[in-house]
Amino acid sequence: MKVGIIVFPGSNCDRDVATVTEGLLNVATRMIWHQDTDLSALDLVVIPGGFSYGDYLRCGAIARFSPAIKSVIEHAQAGKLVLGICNGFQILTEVGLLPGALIRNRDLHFICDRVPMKVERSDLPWTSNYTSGQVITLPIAHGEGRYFADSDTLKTLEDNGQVLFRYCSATGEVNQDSNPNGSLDNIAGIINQQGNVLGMMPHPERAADAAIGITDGKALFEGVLASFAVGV
Ligand SMILES: NC(=O)CC[C@H](N)C(=O)O
Repeated sequence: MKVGIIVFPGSNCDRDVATVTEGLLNVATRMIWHQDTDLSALDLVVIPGGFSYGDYLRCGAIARFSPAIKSVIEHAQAGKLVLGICNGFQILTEVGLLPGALIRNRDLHFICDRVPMKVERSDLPWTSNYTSGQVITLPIAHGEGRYFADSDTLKTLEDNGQVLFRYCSATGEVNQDSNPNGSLDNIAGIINQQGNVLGMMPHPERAADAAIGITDGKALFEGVLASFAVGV
C-alpha cells in the first residue's frame, strides 16, 4: 500500500499523518506539494488538517482550486481511497466529492478538545478495525466544523448509511448535549455513496501514538492497511 499526503501552504497536520502511516505502520508515504498532480501508484490520498491558504475567504475555498485537487478528483472517481481530515473534509465538500458544508461552530468558538463519537458501521476499510456502535475518543480542533446540509441531502446520507462517525456521550447517547459544534444529526464524518471517500472533522492521526496518551485513531489507519493486505 502507498499513501500520499497533499501539502498546502498552511497545512499543519501533514507530518502528523506521515508519522502514523510511515512512522508507526511502516507504510510507504509520499508528501505531495499542492502544485503536483501525479498521484499515480497511490492507494490512499490524505488531505490533511490545517489552515490551507490561511482559511481566508472560507475554509478550503482556495485549496479546492489547487492542481493536486484535480488529480484527487480523478483518484476518487477511479474508486481509490481519499481521506479528508478536518480542513481536508472542508476541502472535500468545497470540491463536491462529499455533500454538505462545514460552517462556523454553533457557539462561534474554535474548539480544541477530545470528544467521544460513535462508529456507525464497520463494513468498510476505514472502520474495519472497529466494531459497529463502538464509542471512541478522538481530538477535534476546528472553528468551522458544524456539518450542515439541506434536508434532502441529510435524508439521503442517513438512508444510505453514509454517516460513519457521530458525536455522542461517553456512554453512546446521541443528543445536543453530546454535540460539540452543532452539527446536524451530530455528524462527525461522512462517506460518499461508493464509500471510498471519507471526510471527518476529528483527527485520528493525532490519536495514534501511545506517547500522546490517546490511541483510538490508530485503528482507522490499520483498517485501511489491512484491507490492502487482504486485497479488498
Ligand atoms: N484542524 C483543522 O484542520 C482546522 C480546520 C479549519 N482551519 C477550522 O478551523 O475549522
